[in-house]
Amino acid sequence: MRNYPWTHTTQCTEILPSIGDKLCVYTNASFSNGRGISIFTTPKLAEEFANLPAFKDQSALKDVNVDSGAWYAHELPGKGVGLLANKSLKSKDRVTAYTPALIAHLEGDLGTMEREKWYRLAISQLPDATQHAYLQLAFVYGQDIIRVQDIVKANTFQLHVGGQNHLAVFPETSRLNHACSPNAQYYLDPGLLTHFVHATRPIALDEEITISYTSPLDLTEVRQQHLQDGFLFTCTCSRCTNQEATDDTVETIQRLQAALNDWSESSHGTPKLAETVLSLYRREGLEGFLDIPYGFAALAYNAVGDSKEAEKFARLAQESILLKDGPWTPNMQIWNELLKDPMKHWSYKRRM
Ligand SMILES: C[S@@+](CC[C@H](N)C(=O)[O-])C[C@H]1O[C@@H](n2cnc3c(N)ncnc32)[C@H](O)[C@@H]1O
Repeated sequence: MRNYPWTHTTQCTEILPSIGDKLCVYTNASFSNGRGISIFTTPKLAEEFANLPAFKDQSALKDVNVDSGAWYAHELPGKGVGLLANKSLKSKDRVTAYTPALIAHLEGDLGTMEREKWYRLAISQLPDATQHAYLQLAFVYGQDIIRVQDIVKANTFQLHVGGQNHLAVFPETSRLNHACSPNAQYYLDPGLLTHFVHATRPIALDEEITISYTSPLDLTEVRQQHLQDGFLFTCTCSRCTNQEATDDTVETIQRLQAALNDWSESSHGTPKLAETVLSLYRREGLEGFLDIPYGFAALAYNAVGDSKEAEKFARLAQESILLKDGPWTPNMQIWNELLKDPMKHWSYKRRM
């Protein structure tokens, strides 16, 4: 087929000034065993998408877009639909792995109604089941005439492809509600166009599975503002309702991390301080973000010449990064370098 891998005639906007190119709707209705995918992007970026393993490698998505048996969707008081555990889950167990129904190039040129027209075309070209799943999702403003964009607003994750930020909506994954001490963590794989979610601590049968929509190390007011601006809700989780205690701990963590980051002669960074930070993360329920304190601990131990402990924490930091950022991220490389030979690492005996 001339237009391969796209299954529909490509329709495009005029050239948009801020992009210097047109945006077109590219649909592959048979993508991933008939789940389908629609991408609103430039012709050049569409070529990049078409060359990704998600399109090129038949087996790349073999365990993606399948029921993991880990979750079920259920209505929850005051939160709409959420995902609950279908069985007890261990830390690192996979919860979901799905590709998006819709991907859209980030732009500010189109008017709201014009953008809605293009997004609607993108959704209308998807197979019925995927269209239906998309159109059932939560929205923020509730106006029918901009429903498709409203769903993007409430459910979007950012996906970088070809150096460009795109908005992406993953229908099943979108049902995960927010918590400031989430029990799951996610990352996006740009090659597979897949959003992966894993448990970060044990989750009991029927317990809600949550991710964080905002930085859990921001002060409560900042987190609440972000959730209000982005999703129009007020968080009532225990960290938000215990604002004073939470903010005290966040400030302590920031202060101790600054000390651990200080590599001057007068630094107060020690392994004990790093262990304190680690215990504060755990106390706050931030198991999905332990790459940071594990990393500080690796460096703090290496700095006093304890290369065995440094290796242990560098490995733990890598395990955390695998759940939070994915295997290809530069942070993995940082710890690979320490693990290659801790005694030759810049941090070795730096604080002795
Ligand atoms: C990505 S959707 C999550 C799934 C959504 N509950 C549903 O019914 O499809 C985001 C929306 O869910 C709701 N939500 C998510 N987390 C929440 C929380 N912790 N408390 C209250 N509402 C929440 C908000 O309405 C938010 O705009």
